[in-house]
Amino acid sequence: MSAAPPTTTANSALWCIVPAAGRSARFGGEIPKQYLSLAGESLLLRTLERLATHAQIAGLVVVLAADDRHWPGINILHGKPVLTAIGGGERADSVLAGLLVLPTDVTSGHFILVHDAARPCLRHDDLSRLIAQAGAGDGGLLACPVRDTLKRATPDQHVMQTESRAALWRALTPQMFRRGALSAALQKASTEHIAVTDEAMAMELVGIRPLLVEGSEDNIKVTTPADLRLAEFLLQRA
Ligand SMILES: Nc1ccn([C@@H]2O[C@H](COP(=O)(O)OP(=O)(O)OP(=O)(O)O)[C@@H](O)[C@H]2O)c(=O)n1
Ligand SMILES: C[C@](O)(CO)[C@H](O)COP(=O)(O)O
Repeated sequence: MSAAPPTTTANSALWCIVPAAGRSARFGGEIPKQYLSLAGESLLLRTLERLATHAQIAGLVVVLAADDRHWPGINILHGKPVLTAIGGGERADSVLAGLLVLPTDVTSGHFILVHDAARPCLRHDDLSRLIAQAGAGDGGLLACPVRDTLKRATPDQHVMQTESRAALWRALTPQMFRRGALSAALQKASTEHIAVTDEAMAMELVGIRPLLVEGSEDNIKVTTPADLRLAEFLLQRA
């Protein structure tokens, strides 16, 4: 895919789509995890605050579940506009819904960011590094090199074999791609019934090699109750 000339420089302000329409199945409980309290604010608001207080964020699109009863109706946060969209059954559906509500001055060639609502500990310097480095090419993502030994399990949870961790990275978010290219790639994956677990995977399927930008290990995704306790510790430590 011949990349359009970058229309986002390291000094441009970018819109960020925040998928927050998940069902929190692995977390459990009655309230979707994005609305659980995290050091006095909801997990979702913590994440939105991290994004809205970064100088290079122009605005936010929060993607909500169709039956979300908890969204507080925010439409501006730290002077940044906050739009909403209704998500779908899969993450990719939710990101596509968010792409559709971006302002029209965010052109096809503009870079946009996608950041999990479930990642409230994003560091501003990591975001700045992603924008600067991924904005010079076809986009990229924050990620961490795998540092633990990896085991493939048998069905009865014994070690089948040790996997090489050479050149393996754990994908984080934000992930950053041009609006048009990301929309087309997600649409293609959906049309071909390919389940993509992150935006980079959709871009890979159309031949893009996203840049891996090393991010902080503490940019954790809150998936289980233990993660929420860890996120609370990390936020109060800062
Ligand atoms: N259909 C979906 C699925 C996930 N997400 C969002 O994508 C992020 C990462 O997903 P994950 O941590 O897996 O959240 P859930 O899908 O809610 O968790 P689970 O898989 O345990 O249900 C979350 O902010 C979640 O709200 C979304 O917007 N739409
Ligand atoms: C996007 C992501 O956070 C990168 O690691 C991850 O793929 C989300 O997966 P989930 O199963 O939707 O939490």
